[in-house]
Amino acid sequence: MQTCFPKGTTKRAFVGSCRRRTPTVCVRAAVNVEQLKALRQELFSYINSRGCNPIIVRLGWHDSGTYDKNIAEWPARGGATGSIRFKPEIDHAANKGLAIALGILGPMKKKFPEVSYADLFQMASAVAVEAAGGPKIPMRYGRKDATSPEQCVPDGRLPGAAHPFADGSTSPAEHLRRVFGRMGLTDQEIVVLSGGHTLGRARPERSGFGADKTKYTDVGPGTSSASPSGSPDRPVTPKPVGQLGTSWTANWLEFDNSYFTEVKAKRDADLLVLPTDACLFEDDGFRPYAEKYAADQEAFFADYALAQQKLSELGVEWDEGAPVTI
Ligand code: HEM
Repeated sequence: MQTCFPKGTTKRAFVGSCRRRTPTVCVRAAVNVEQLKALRQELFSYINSRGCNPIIVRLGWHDSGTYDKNIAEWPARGGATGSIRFKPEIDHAANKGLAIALGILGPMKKKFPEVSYADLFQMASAVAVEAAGGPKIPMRYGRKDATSPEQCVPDGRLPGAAHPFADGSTSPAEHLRRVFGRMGLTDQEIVVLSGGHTLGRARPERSGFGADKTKYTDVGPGTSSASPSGSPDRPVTPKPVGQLGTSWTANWLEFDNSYFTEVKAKRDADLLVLPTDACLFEDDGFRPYAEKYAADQEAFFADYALAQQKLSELGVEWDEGAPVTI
């Protein structure tokens, strides 16, 4: 069987015509590596220039974090399928505000149509972490997309941050173990991934947490306070209007281990500590990891990179020829 397909692509089943004389099967790109590379480049410049890193990271996590290891069928099992782009999923309470992130990434999908939504969301999140000074995530690509609203996961798979927990958990630690355990993730992975809150803010109008503004989000360090962080059409000057929220860290556009040092110290009422954050230093199973990451940023980065890669592949059905690295 002879195949022909352009450089930079991997093959999949017969589609379309081939000019060669002999082939019985001609293949077309399942995973377009050139488009993936170009998209990555574009995401870097866009995310860097707009400071929308936090909401992009949250979008990737909320697409993949719906995975249920007890369900065999794809895409009913959830995970990184791109289903968050559809109603009703984007309208789930936990996803409030994330339509803004879809708006940011929509034009990228138009420009690089052969990249799946699922790949786009996970790539954008990895780039957002790296562009904020975090580790390079060892990403792989070729995720299949959920294709219709009927394939959305039911509401309620993502974690709550405080009592009362929808699953009846009596403590934040129990709730985190139930939710992340359903994804097949461990105590260590729960703790290290919570470090994603080194970026971003909570706003009352979205999650019900946080304040209208704090000294860090109102007149924050560097250009942080001017960042649209999810409101791409807002001019950088004058200062954004509306709720600016409460951040977990002083520089909430920089990816470092300050989430752990701040949650541990609880030094400032202007920084957020949700019950699910606080429990990382209170629970016997979580504490050793939280202490380690507070003390050692390198260890945090190394473990975070692996955990985000795993998160980005939860529930994934790979296209033929995938996964690929770029
Ligand atoms: C451990 C369980 C988790 C809970 C209970 C939780 C809860 C929350 C809440 C309540 C917000 C505020 C949303 C808003 O008001 O806009 C938030 C924001 C955020 N979360 Fe989480 N989260 C969890 C895990 C994670 C994970 C695993 C990641 C990434 C690896 C992550 C990344 C983010 C980011 C980056 C933001 C800021 C979004 C922005 O500024 O627009 N979270 N989270």
